[in-house]
Amino acid sequence: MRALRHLNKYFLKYKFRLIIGLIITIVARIFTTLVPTFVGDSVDVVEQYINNEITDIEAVKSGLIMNILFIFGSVLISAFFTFLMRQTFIVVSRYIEFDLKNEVFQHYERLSLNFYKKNRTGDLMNRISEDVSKVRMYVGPAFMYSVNTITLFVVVIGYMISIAPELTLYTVAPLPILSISIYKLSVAIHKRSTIVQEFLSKLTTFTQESFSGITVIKAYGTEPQTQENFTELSNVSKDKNLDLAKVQALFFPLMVLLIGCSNILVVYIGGKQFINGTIEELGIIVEFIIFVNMLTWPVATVGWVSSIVQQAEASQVRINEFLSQEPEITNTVTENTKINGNISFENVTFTYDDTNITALKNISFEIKNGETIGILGKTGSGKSTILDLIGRLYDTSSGEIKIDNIPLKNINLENLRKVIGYVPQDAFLFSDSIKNNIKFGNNDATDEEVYKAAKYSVVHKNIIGFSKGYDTILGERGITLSGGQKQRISIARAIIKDPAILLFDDCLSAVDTETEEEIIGNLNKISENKTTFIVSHRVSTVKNADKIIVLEGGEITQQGTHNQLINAEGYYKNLYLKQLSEKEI
Ligand SMILES: Nc1ncnc2c1ncn2[C@@H]1O[C@H](COP(=O)(O)OP(=O)(O)OP(=O)(O)O)[C@@H](O)[C@H]1O
Repeated sequence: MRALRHLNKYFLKYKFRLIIGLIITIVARIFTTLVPTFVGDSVDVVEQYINNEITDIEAVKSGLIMNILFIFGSVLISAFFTFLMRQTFIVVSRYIEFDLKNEVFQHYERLSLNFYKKNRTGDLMNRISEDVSKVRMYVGPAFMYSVNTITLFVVVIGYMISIAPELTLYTVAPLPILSISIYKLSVAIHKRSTIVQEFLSKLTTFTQESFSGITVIKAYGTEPQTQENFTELSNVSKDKNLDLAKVQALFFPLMVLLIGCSNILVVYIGGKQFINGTIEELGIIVEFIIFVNMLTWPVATVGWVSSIVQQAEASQVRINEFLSQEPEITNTVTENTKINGNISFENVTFTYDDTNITALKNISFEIKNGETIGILGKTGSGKSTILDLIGRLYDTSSGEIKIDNIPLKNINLENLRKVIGYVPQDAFLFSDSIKNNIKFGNNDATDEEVYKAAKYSVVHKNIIGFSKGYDTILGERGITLSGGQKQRISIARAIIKDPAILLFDDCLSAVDTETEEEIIGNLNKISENKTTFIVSHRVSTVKNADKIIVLEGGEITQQGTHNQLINAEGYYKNLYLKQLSEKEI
């Protein structure tokens, strides 16, 4: 139960609703308990008439009618309060579920990239959906049934003892057996349903991957093999479902069997006590039979609730494991930092701690506000890593990155991220309209500003070519864009932000050279007062930059302007000559 203590703050938050729920439950259960007493009373009236203790049939009739009206009234009131009980407890559990989901989501967002590399997306999603749902079962149904069971027990058993203490003892004796059996059964059901869930998620992943990769499957003609794999997986899944169904099928028969035993005991012991005069009225036996049936479900829920609490505890442990992780990159500066964009790298070395790859070795360079720097180099030479370090997605292992002569760690992180317009290597667009994807860079942008940004990134004509223009929905249910179109929309998103620092990570690779030239020309216009980093594999993309650096194996092997570099022997000149001859071909 230690992990579940995390939820106490939510119980405190909703304490008034919970107290009201408790009062409502007590009222509901008191009225439930009245029903058997009126039934018992009716049996007593009939018994007295049979034994000639009452002779006036009209008095019997009116007595019975009164009882029927009381029973009806009690049932109505009890049903109404039971409805209110669910309304309070279950509603509170939904509020807590909502709060907890938000807490987990907000925490995920704070965590650094390393966290996302170490944990699979499916796992993150499971903890925020499946695990939170299991915890809700604890704060909702489990809590409600516990309160309900305790109140019912206190009210009913108290009343039963007051009228027939010995019979009460015999009647409730089988109930703990019911509770324990249901608990064991619930644990078995839980184990098997976890396995069923696992297979369900395997099936879902398999199906999702198969249809996402349908082009590859069709191109390679592997449909039969895929079908075979699916059948194999779904067969195992079916067997696991059957295993679960077998244990689930035991649930109600077991309950009926144990209720039956209690009823037999009441009739047998109660009958004997009536015969020997310990119990004076037959109505008591009838009342007890109704009480036993009334207690069965709450007793069964004791076992069920224990298994819910166990599952919730396990889920909360998993949730707490993530909640207890602290982001590696944190903002330690509260006051705002004004950023102009003069950036310097001073002997920067960076090693990815998961792969232990030293991506950057002793890198030093400087770039002034308004300048453009081109970064060239083979794949894996560390180009993207430089951009990631500027945005503080990672912190350097040694050396210092400074902006306007202030070490990155002393700059307000929010301010830093606000002045950066980043275009990643793999353009990521949300399943939303093109307009909203561009406005992601600046939510307050007007339509005119959206069109302007799209024109700068030379994608406006493509967009207005779609029947729904800027309102075209992208993603799975929408249109599929070409690689070059995605890249250009992603560039528009950075441009619309009008940031002081622009980071372009090889984001023109899928664009033809003519369009590329047009975009670069436009970028030159808009980046006059911005610091721009352009990572590329093409000389044509970086040739106009104020400074170009060439990376090899994480080290700067060449730096200078285009003219300086084509006149020096090395990687840049070779690449230039190669790409020049390709262009001529
Ligand atoms: N997130 C990461 N975790 C661990 N290692 C990484 C990560 N990203 C990159 N690396 C490693 O760091 C090195 C530099 O990678 P980086 O992405 O900076 O190269 P790059 O020059 O941008 O390559 P490309 O031109 O292919 O994009 C590579 O060896 C790569 O395997």
